[in-house]
Amino acid sequence: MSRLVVVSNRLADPRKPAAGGLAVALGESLARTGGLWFGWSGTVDDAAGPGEGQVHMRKAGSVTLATVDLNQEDFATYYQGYANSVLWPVFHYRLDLADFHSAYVDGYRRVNRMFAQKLLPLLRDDDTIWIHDYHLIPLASELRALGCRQRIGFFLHIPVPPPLILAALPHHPWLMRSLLAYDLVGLQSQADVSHLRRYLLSEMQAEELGDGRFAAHGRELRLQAFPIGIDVQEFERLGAAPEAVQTRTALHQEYSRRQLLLGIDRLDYSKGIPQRVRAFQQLLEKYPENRHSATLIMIASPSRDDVNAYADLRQELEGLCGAINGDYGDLDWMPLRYIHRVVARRRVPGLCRASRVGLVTPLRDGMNLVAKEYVVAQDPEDPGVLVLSRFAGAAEQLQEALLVNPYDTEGMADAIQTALRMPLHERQQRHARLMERIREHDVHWWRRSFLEALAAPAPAILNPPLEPLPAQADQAAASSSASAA
Ligand SMILES: O=P(O)(O)OC[C@H]1O[C@H](O[C@H]2O[C@H](CO)[C@@H](O)[C@H](O)[C@H]2O)[C@H](O)[C@@H](O)[C@@H]1O
Ligand SMILES: O=c1ccn([C@@H]2O[C@H](COP(=O)(O)OP(=O)(O)O)[C@@H](O)[C@H]2O)c(=O)[nH]1
Repeated sequence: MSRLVVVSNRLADPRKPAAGGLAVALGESLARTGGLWFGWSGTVDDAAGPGEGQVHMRKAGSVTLATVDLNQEDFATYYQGYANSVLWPVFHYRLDLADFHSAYVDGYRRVNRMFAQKLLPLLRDDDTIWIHDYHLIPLASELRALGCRQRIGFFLHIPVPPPLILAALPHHPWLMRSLLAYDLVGLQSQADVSHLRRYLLSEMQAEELGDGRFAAHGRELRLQAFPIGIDVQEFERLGAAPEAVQTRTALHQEYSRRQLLLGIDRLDYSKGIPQRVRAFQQLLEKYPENRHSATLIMIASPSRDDVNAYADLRQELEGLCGAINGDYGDLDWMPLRYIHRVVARRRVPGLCRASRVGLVTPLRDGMNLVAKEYVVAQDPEDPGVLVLSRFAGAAEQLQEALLVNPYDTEGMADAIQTALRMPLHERQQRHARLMERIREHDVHWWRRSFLEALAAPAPAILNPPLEPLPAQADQAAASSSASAA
């Protein structure tokens, strides 16, 4: 059987619980199969020059972790810059927050090239390579240029916006063309597949071959949705462990006269946190019977602090939470508990179970694993209600949640009120259906179905190696071929 090589920017020890959906899901997948996990070490080390990070190898059970340090300039241009100040906002439909600084794309290309150079000597001929997320889109084309012939799949964890938003990205012809170096591209939702399909047809003049296959620039690309899931059994085990029970009991005791509402997110503008807080304020205003009762616990864990948009968001949120507590709070009740810290993953099931309403209301989200975790943590005899944004990838699967538009403050307040008042039999019915779907499409289904599709026979066209060109030349070449077509 071929060895699995997973590559992602963020790694975690698969034997330990991690925060961040990608690290959690990949850790759980690799713990099953064993293999090699390659990516950034999380360390910024200035001893090395740009693009010259050191590789560290260590074993974590059946998984070998191979990690590379980044130099400060690489970190600033590749991770903070192109990945999180350009691709993240654009792919989350936020062109207004994108910072198209010219040094960023150079850093991004440099780090992708360095990752290819460091990974290549660690590869075996029959490896299956699975690359993840927006940090590493051009990695396969860099590997192919170095002669790598193994099968390479790519999974994008974030949404794909409509073609005209993608086309606003200054280097989009180069970036998107590098996807052709993959044998299979997996996306979170059907909406994402439909957007990328339209981009391929309109911007890349691709020919549609059917069954999710496209031909462009003499290569063939396969495209398919593989909605990521959670490890249901592992999460249930976590929920039955003493720490989860302790968290739940402590919350029940402290809030015995209250109705708890819960949000758990990284502090990210895509997660719609201020919009959620405003909806909660509207709930207290429009339905005053919830005052002295409804209490919102908002865990907003620190994320990408050094990127301006994130620092601005923190300021906005802290002002908003302070104002609501000041306006509505009383000696014996504070409406909002805002926590700007990472909550240990083992505490997540207890927090979810103690909460009557789970608020997962991103403005855009690739999937959102918290939505699935919230459902799994519930007591089936007396479950809480999930209020879910229709703009989370998870909404395509979780139709029995109360689906909301996070931009509609009043509509969200009404949905929260409905959730708080929902009769037991309706809560049970919705919960049972949600559980069925989450169980069926768990993280193991996700890994299995992606890897089976990747192992399927090679496309009819023999994909030749794709030569990487300098960014400028690449862009010019891509636009001239587009205008010629
Ligand atoms: O690594 P960070 O910069 O700290 O960010 C954490 C991760 O955030 C994003 O997660 C995405 O993947 C989840 C699992 O598929 C999905 O549920 C969620 O909707 C996405 O936002 C990011 O894509 C990861 O690369 C980061 O590691
Ligand atoms: O303080 C926190 C915040 C988040 N998480 C976990 O991190 C993951 C977040 O994944 P999601 O897909 O919801 O969003 P992402 O942060 O990856 O965009 C979930 O498993 C959460 O339970 C956690 O353990 N502690």
